[in-house]
Amino acid sequence: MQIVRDWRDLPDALKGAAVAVGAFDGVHRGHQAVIAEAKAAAERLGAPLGVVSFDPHPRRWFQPEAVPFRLMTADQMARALAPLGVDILYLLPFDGEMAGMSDADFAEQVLAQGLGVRHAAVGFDFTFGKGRSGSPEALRAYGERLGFTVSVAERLDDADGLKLSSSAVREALKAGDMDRAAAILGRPFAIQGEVIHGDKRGRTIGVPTANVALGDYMRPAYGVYATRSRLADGRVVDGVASLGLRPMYALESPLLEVWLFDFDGDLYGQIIETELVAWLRGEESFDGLEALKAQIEADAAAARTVLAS
Ligand SMILES: Cc1cc2nc3c(=O)[nH]c(=O)nc-3n(C[C@H](O)[C@H](O)[C@H](O)COP(=O)(O)O)c2cc1C
Ligand SMILES: Nc1ncnc2c1ncn2[C@@H]1O[C@H](COP(=O)(O)OP(=O)(O)O)[C@@H](O)[C@H]1O
Repeated sequence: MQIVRDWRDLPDALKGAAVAVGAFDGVHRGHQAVIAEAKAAAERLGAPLGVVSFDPHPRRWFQPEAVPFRLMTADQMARALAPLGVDILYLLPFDGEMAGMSDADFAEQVLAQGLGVRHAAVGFDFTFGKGRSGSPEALRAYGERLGFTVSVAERLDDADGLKLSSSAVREALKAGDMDRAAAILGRPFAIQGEVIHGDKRGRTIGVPTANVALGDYMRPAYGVYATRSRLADGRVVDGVASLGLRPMYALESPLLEVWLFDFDGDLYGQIIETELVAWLRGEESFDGLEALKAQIEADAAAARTVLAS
């Protein structure tokens, strides 16, 4: 899969795709249905399959001070899209120029002239263009004029009639309901980032932890999780992690601290990806480091049980 970060002056090989258009934060099962519509069109037309998304996320541009909300990094998005058969991921810069475009300008300048799309698939509630003026119907009308077809994916609900959405994933994560988050996403929620240095206290109690800053990720329920980490060399290692502000040794911004089972090695500077498989308990204060260590041993045993099932 190729990642393309501009829509201007593209070579012919990167134009003419059937694309799905959206923010697609999480690439959840609702998003996957939109991409499946684009894939059907790509096969019909003999065109490459593309996804048109934005980096940074449009909401970050409009609300620079908003609390962190992302469900994935661009790298995770690319890895979620590859198995869906996506050939080209257009991660268009969302800047003042993009934000200022009318719906008609976006359809004409970006989709038609820039990317030369032959088909665009969107979700039933897709909006685009300055002031969110564009609807799927408007896109269909622009497409007729500009020479691309449009398909609109229907709303997908869960068994209780709730819309599958990025917001529903965020609510589940806030509540520590990792099973529900994973059911909507179609995969466990995972945090990817570089292992940074901490206070070096962990190793003194026999619990070294690989620390990853949460950055722009939304904050899931704070507390202790059963985890599964993918290391830079591809190894997958079970573990137990603390996520949050650590009341006993207070942090200024939340960390994910993963103790990898049966592992010994230097991870500093590595990019690791850690699935939060199950939330085990909330953050607590204990009466000293020995009491904390005893609780961490109990957490590790609980995590091993969860991960074995
Ligand atoms: C499984 C696990 C559970 C933890 N639970 C708590 C907790 O309840 N309260 C707390 O303040 N810190 C908790 N911690 C964080 C430890 O305080 C922290 O990892 C330790 O002090 C090492 O810090 P360092 O990596 O900066 O050296 C937990 C850590 C792990 C791995
Ligand atoms: N089983 C393990 N799980 C996590 N990290 C480990 C493990 N074994 C060794 N390490 C290394 O130890 C470091 C964490 O040690 P620690 O004393 O907690 O220091 P820090 O405060 O910098 O996190 C990790 O970043 C990693 O390089």
